[in-house]
Amino acid sequence: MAVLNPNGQYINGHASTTTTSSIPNGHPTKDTLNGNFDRHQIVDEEKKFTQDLNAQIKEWGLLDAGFNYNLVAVFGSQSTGKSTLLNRLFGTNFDVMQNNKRQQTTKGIWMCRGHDMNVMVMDVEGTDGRERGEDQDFERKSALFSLASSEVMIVNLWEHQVGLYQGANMGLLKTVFEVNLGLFGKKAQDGTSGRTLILFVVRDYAGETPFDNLTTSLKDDLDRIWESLVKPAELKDVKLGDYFDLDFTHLPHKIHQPERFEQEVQVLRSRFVDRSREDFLFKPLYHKRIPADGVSFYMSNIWEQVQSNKDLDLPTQQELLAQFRCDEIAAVALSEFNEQAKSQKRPVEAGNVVPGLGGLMHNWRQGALERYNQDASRYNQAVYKRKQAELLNTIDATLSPLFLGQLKNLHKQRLGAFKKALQDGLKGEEYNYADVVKKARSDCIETFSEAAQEACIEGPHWSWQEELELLEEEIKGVADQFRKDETKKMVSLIERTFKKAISEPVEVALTKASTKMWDIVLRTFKERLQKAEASYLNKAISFNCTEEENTHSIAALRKRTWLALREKINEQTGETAILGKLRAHFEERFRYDEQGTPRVWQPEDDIDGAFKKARDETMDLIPRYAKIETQDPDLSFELPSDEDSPLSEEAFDFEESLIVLSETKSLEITNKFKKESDAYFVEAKRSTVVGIAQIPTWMYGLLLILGWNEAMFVLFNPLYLAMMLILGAGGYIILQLGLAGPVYQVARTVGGEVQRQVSSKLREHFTDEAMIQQQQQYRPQAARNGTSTSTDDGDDAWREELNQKHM
Ligand SMILES: Nc1nc2c(ncn2[C@@H]2O[C@H](COP(=O)(O)OP(=O)(O)OP(=O)(O)O)[C@@H](O)[C@H]2O)c(=O)[nH]1
Repeated sequence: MAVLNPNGQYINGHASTTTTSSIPNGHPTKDTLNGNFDRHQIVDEEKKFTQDLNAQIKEWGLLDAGFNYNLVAVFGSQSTGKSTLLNRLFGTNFDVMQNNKRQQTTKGIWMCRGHDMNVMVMDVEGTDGRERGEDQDFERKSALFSLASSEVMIVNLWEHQVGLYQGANMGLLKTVFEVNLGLFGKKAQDGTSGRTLILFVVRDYAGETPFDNLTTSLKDDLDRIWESLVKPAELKDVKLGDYFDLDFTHLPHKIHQPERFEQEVQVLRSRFVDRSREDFLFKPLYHKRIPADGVSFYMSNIWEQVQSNKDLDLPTQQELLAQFRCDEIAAVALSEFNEQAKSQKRPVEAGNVVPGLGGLMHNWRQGALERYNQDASRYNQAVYKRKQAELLNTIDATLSPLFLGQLKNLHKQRLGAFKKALQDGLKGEEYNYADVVKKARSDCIETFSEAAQEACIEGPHWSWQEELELLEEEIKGVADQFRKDETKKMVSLIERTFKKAISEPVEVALTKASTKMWDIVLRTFKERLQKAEASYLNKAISFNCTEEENTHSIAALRKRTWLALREKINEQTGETAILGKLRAHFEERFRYDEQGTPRVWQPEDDIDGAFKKARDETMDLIPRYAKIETQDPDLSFELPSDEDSPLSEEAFDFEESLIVLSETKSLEITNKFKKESDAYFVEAKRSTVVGIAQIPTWMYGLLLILGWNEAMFVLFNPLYLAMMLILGAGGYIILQLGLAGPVYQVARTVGGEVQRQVSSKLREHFTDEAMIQQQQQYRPQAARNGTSTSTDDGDDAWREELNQKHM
């Protein structure tokens, strides 16, 4: 038979003085001598649920018990003999307070298997202990946990606590009922987790007050608190009896009536053990229907729900007051702060940089904080600190947009200043790009950093580094753009200088049209290009251009200079220009002799030969002009194809660019030149005819004889005579005044012009006529003879015939 030791613990047939040994939280203890089961702390003081409950249940031999087990918990104020009662009732070995020390014994929640019975007993830390003081969190959570997980919850209280609100834990029960209803109310209604029996055990019952009165008082209190519960809408009509059964019992004073106490305890024990009793307490309807091997998981889940439930975090009166007052004080401080902050909101939003904004923000924040601290610091410290943190959060949330706005405006302002500094620095010719950019950049970063630093205030962790990085990136972008523009400008300048430099040499070379013409042109081009490249590279150093950019720019420069050269060549080889050059070349050879004297053609001169020679020589120039070809291979020049040159904007074929005159164009120019040269030939021929047709001397004698009568008529006619005298006097005056020369010149010029106009009209008329007639006459004949195979030969034959006629 099980026997109780002096501590109220059962021993298996042996009287033993061995007490349980305490072992740190969570670790099972074992009373090996009396054979009682180990107890196990399932929730520690830090509110952590054990990991080892399953192993412990196994050790208790209950893991395979299925539903054949019961769960009981105790609830009540600290040091009201809860552990003592449990040890007596169930033969557990929970710690009991030493009589000489009045202090908390049970910390957290412990569990132990009952002696000789399949009962898991939970001993719960007492409520209202001075150790936890105002902190009611754990007692609420542990009470809710016990209520939700056990079949029978023993509410342990002294007789004198009955009728008290706090003393009888009614306030606590109210909270626990309320949360229990919210969390597990529906489940319990479904009938899935069973009802719970709440057993009130009135300790140290003296018997003076009838127990029924105490029972009624307790029931009334419970009904009252149940009515005052804030229930979920769907459970608003539920009754206490829908979830809980109530039972009441009492025990006499343990010290004053030890024997009766023991007897009553045994009676109560038998109600837990003897299933045959009517008042058996572990009725099946209270069972939660969780198999024993699932108890650990089930309970840890309940604890997790209880732990995470916010409704249990109810404040104390002190806290409530502190919350109310701190909120009020914070609101006042905040409204003053908001007024101050509002003053700078608009300028910042308008994009202005507010000077000294950091200082202003710091003062507003500090002012609000001091105002709050001054009044609020007297209240509950936890609440005061929490509300202070909330106040600071609100303040910082208001200041943060100002800070960010200031940074954004600063960024914009500094970037603008950077651009301006570059524009100013890059004016004129005498600047070093790298130096200008370096200075503008460092000025910009420095001023931004200073102002951003100023805008930061102590407290909130604001950072301006990201904005600075952004600014640096944009600065780089702007500098790159400037550099590209500058590089372009420089390349254009070099190109202009290049164009100027090649203009004259190319013009001279192309006018001369020597066999070395292209060699001269290409040599000049290459020399100038070399100078241009050197000039670019020299400047590019100060532009901090990358190797790649230099390669591209040089490629662009080469192409552009080549195109400039081609433009110059085109200008010099346009149809009019080239015909002019050919004409000049031809005239030089046909109209002037070897000494450079103008030729006066005599009938005996070989005009045909000279003409043919001059024309052939001139025509030889056309193919020379047609293609850029150097004789010296060292002077040849090449450009990369378009695919390799990313800078080229339009398709460019270098080989094609070497062709100056296409074949069609060459033919066209040849034909035009021939026509022009033919005119020279005719003119030469005519000049010999004019020479032949001079007036003979006898014609003058004949003119005198025939004109004698007219001369006499003039002499003897007074009118003609007067006219002659006037003319003579005029001539005399002119001679006297020395105006003979000018008058002669005027007369000569007028006369010459008239003569030129008349003779050119006559020549045009006669030449066209003669040529048309001669060609018409000659060509059919030549065709008949089959002697003409080309236009040249035909022209020559016609010219020969024309020649004979003039002879
Ligand atoms: N007057 C009286 N004292 C008792 C009774 N039962 C136990 N005590 C004494 O009350 C003191 C506290 O006993 P515990 O069993 O440790 O009380 P408890 O409620 O478990 O204490 P905590 O776990 O710390 O909350 C001990 O000194 C016990 O000897 C009783 O029925 N009447």
